[in-house]
Amino acid sequence: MLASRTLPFLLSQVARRPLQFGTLLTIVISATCCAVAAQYAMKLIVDQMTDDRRAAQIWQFVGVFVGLIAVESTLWRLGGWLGCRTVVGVGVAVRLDLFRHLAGHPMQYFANQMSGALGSRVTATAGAVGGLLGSLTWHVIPPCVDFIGAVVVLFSIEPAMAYALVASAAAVASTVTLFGSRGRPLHHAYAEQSARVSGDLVDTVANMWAVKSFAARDREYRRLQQAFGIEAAAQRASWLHTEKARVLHDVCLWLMAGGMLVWAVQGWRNGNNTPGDVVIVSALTFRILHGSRDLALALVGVAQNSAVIREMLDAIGGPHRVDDPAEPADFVPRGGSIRLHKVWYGYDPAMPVFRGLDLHIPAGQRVGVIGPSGAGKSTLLALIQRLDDVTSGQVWIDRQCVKDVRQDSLRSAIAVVPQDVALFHRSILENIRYGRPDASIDEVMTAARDAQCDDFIQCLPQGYDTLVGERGVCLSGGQRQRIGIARAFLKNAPILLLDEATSSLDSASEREIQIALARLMRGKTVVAVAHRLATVASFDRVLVIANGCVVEDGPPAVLQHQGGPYETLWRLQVAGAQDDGNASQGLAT
Ligand SMILES: Nc1ncnc2c1ncn2[C@@H]1O[C@H](COP(=O)(O)OP(=O)(O)OP(=O)(O)O)[C@@H](O)[C@H]1O
Repeated sequence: MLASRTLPFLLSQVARRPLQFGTLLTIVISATCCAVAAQYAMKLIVDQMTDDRRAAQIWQFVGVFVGLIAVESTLWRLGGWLGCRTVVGVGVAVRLDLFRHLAGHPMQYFANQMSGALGSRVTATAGAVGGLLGSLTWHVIPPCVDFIGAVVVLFSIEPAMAYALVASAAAVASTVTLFGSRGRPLHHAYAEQSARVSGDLVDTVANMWAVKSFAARDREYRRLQQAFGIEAAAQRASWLHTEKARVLHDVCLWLMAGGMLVWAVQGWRNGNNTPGDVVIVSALTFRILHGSRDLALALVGVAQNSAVIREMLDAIGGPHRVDDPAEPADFVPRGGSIRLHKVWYGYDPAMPVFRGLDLHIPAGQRVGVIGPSGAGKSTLLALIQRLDDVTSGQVWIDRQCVKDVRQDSLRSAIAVVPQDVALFHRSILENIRYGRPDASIDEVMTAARDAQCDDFIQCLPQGYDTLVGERGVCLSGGQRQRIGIARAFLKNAPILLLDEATSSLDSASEREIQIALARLMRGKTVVAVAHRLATVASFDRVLVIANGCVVEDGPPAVLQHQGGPYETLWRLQVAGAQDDGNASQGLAT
């Protein structure tokens, strides 16, 4: 489960690598302590130089100083090596965690989001987590340790000076933090705008076909120009706030460092401080000045990166609406019976697609589903796969409630050939094998032959190794559909869901595929959504869905003479086919 807030999310990443982060922290603190100790060694060297009686011991302190510098450098390099391994590892883990969580959202979530924006959010978040942990390690912890070291050293010189340093640092920190916190909405607005614009750009590039064919290149350019302009304004506002915080911080620290130096010099004039004390006070205060400038910069970076992470958690990190039960059982296939009991469901609960749908499909039955466009045919297939949960009612497959079993085990028992087959930009072999990853090449080829796609694959330049392009753009709609059917052959699941599985095929190919599909359907429970009634004419049963429920149900041969919607549609399609026949004859003569 993904933490829903930024800090717990970061801590969960750190807690996974306690040894690495613990060692890194120890190294960074030790290196910074060495730096402070080196300043103290310098004070001792100066004191030896200005006191003739102790000049003989000077080489001792020079040795200590040089040794501390060497240890400090070694520790920083060690920290760099370990930090690089740790932060890179966290970047990988963050992306994997986000992908796992993202993949657990129901399909409706993806329908409502721009996939480009989701992908870039995952990558941006990994960068933000890396940047944030890097800033904390290299730019936040060292100045803090420096500060503590300076307080300890000043306490040994003049306690009042140490108290003054603590008081003024607290005043500066609270002023800058208060001012910085006012910038949080600006950083968040920029992160949100940036994610939206990058998603928009990906969406436009993905729809380049529509952009060109509607002569919309200039229109899209202007639209993007406007969107980039809004994003740039948000970025400027976030950045400028940062600059203002830096000015405020610089002025405060300049006053503080100057004041401390005057104080130390005055103490020397009064005979209370040695020249070495003046050296260390100025060295430490300037070190704090520089360190806190780094710190201020880093805190701004931390705020901006936190905004990116928070924006991602808002968009991706929500709980999964469709989740496995706490102790899920694996689905046990028992032939493939399907039952829906009083199912209410709507993408928008105010507009239900199903209103108390009741349905029982015995194992091994072949059922056609028809109905007007938007009646809910594809939604029915989605609910059988538990791609979303019903609002009320129940769905059982093989007498097991879909909510009680592991989703992946349920979906392993269901093969689906959708209307628009989703292909990966991978080889044809890998795409078909997606149906069963452990299938041998021979099995893949047999499935391809069964789905009538072997011939066209063999004609491609690299045969089965040909890359299909993003979402399979290098293939025709009919070729993609045949690959989808080949996947189903390979999966050989007891339940087969076909959603207009042959809609992109020409009549001759469809006839061939129907023969192959008839073989695939043998012994399986089949639910096939069809617009052409001829596709389901040989099925055991046809359901007509309309107005959220089943309005007609029976064998197609019976429904054909029942005077209901099926018969009306049948007559329309027969008349249409005759018109098409006459038109083809007219063209031929
Ligand atoms: N992701 C979604 N978010 C919101 N509404 C949706 C979503 N998907 C589908 N719908 C709506 O749900 C209803 C049923 O859609 P569905 O795709 O199941 O219909 P269908 O019968 O398969 O249509 P067609 O025959 O045109 O493919 C439609 O009104 C559709 O607008």
